[in-house]
Amino acid sequence: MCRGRKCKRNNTSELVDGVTTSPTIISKENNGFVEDKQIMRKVEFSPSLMTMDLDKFKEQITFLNNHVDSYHIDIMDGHYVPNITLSPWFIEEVRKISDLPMSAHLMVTDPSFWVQQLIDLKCEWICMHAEVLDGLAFRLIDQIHDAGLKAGVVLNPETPIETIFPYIELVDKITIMTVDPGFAGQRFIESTLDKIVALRELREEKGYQYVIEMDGSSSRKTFKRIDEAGPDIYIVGRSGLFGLDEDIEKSWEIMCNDYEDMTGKVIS
Ligand SMILES: O=C(CO)[C@@H](O)[C@H](O)[C@H](O)COP(=O)(O)O
Repeated sequence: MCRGRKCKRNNTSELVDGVTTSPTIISKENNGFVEDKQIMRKVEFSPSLMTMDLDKFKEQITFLNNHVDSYHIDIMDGHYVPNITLSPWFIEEVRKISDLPMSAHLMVTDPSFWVQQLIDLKCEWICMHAEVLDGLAFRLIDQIHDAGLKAGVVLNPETPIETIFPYIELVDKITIMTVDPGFAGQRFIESTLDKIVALRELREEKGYQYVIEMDGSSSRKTFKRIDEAGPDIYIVGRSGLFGLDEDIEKSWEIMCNDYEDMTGKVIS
């Protein structure tokens, strides 16, 4: 069943009480027909492009341009994590065929070195690990904001949310790693979901404006538990999207069905 998935993505989001909402996700009746059209919290899917099939770069990006809200670009330096993946150059390549916002996830020991390069590329979201921001957080967040871009902070599974309290009201996005950073296809760390719940409660209580993202191993196996925690953005990588089929259109259809089966919500 298409349920509008092959149509251009819905752009009618609005902000209610600081939380982005849109009719994109709607309740599903048992018989599979959509009845309840109440507006619910919008959930975004952001593909992690380090897990895409580079042989099919143009085909996959062209398809996803009409179905997702942003792209997740993992940049690693081989030191902060024992891997090297995408780079600012890759962002330039995606830009040639997409006007969607891009979110750079910096898994690097020296974020200062990378932030200016990403600013020069006008990368819409620049996300830095909290664990390497000590003594740099305010300067780098200001630098990103002064360039008219959005600043994000990423927390490893072991990092408590209290670590970012000194600057939490300044950040536009908080990403909770639900796997150890560095690789696709790792085991989901369930206890990290408590941080998503806590960040939602804190946002409501204090009126903060950040969006909450989860990153790592979101798939049929974990959609239900993630949905209960309630992030705004799901990073989908190999386990939830690209690894499902060689054909991106089929992968997307399977991912939508998986999400709907496990959460009872419809992606239209
Ligand atoms: O930051 C990372 C890895 O450090 C993620 O963005 C991965 O790209 C994603 O986790 C891969 O997808 P999965 O295979 O985990 O679903």
